[in-house]
Amino acid sequence: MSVLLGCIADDFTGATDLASFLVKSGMRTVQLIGVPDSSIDLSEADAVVIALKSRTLPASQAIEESVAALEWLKQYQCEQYYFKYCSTFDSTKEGNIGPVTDALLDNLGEEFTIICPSLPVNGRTVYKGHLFVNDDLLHESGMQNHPLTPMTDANLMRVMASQARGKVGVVPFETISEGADRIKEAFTKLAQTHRYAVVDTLSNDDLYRIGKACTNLKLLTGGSGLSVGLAKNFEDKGLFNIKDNSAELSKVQGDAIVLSGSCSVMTQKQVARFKENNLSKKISPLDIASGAIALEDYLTWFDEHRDTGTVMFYATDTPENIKNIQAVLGVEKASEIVETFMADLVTALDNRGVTKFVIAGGETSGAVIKALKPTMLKIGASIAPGVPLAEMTGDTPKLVALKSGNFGDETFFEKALEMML
Ligand SMILES: Nc1ncnc2c1ncn2[C@@H]1O[C@H](COP(=O)(O)OP(=O)(O)O)[C@@H](O)[C@H]1O
Ligand SMILES: O=C(O)[C@@H](O)C(=O)COP(=O)(O)O
Repeated sequence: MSVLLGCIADDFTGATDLASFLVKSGMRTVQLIGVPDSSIDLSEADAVVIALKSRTLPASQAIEESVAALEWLKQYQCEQYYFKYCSTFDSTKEGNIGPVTDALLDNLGEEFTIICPSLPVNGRTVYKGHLFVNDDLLHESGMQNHPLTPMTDANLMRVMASQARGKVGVVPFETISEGADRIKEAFTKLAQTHRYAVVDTLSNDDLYRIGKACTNLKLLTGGSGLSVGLAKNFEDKGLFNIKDNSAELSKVQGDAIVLSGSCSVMTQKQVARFKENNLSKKISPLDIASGAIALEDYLTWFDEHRDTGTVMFYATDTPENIKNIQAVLGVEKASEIVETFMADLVTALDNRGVTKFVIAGGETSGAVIKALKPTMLKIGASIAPGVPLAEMTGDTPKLVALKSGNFGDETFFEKALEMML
């Protein structure tokens, strides 16, 4: 039997977010880090998620990597393919949501897909094509201050049209609430003149209706919420046996660390909260760039303090400070400095016997996990919606929690560490 859902995620937290929802929906899910060199046995899998770090790459490179992932997935003749991006539609001015969607459509010989970032359980909803984060429009939610992908427009038709090749329409809430048949009709009508349909979504019931209406679409695009609707559609068609598939993860001994490179509103609260009861060390891109501090200083500090409990390293800063740092170093350079430093730090900590990693931030997780070089992640129980406990498979099992910028509540770091015991 072929794989039902072949997924390409544009960052690492997004990939575990999606895998976590698929597993919770009862699908046996394999999560891969990058595109494997050869085929693997997926006969026991209902879904496969390939994690890329393509969200902020130049568009041409993001296209190349995403199409390579699709080509690899196509050997399993998946029922549907799924391009997973952020529930806050994080993208640079040039993309990559638009250009990658276009390239995937072309590759599959398709001419129409949906745009569905909604994740109601985490407060992301779409109404009249406008994206809300809890009570706020996207551009007033804090996402306007993202270091790499500031989102300054909540109108998804406009954002998508500015990046993509074709016309963008909307299937409004009134139609969505009338059920799958009416939504399907709306898709058929829109597809005559448009290439993408933003779908209004306020609840999981809407996602179920949308999932059913998408049954004939080969490519879907969205946040992790859409997976709930797609899984329900497969389940209703009797295509898989539903059961809780979250894996039993290994019991792992060894020290844990928290590492935060996210500067989101929620991560700032989580970092502040964790600092109240744990030792921490700040990572300053300006000091790294000037040579005022070096990796060795951090490792010495870690060696001196690892017995006090779990320590945290963080680059997390306020929007004002980030702007100042970027003004000196440049936007991309500042991120690159932080990400490279964190990747080196984690590699060194891994060599010092750290086996549990709680990481905040999508780009940050990508840099760090790439440095640790697992090929696969086993998805365990959910710590918070969209953030599972995961195990890096390999000679020595290690546990990770990859937290998307705004996910989890203020006590997330403590909760994740508790679940790693
Ligand atoms: N103090 C800082 N100055 C400049 N850039 C920073 C700083 N701290 C973090 N960054 C960068 O900001 C980006 C945050 O993105 P990411 O890790 O994806 O977080 P989120 O999940 O909140 O989107 C990363 O590239 C990170 O390296
Ligand atoms: O869809 C989401 O919100 C997440 O899965 C995600 O992609 C978040 O990205 P980061 O905030 O960059 O971690």
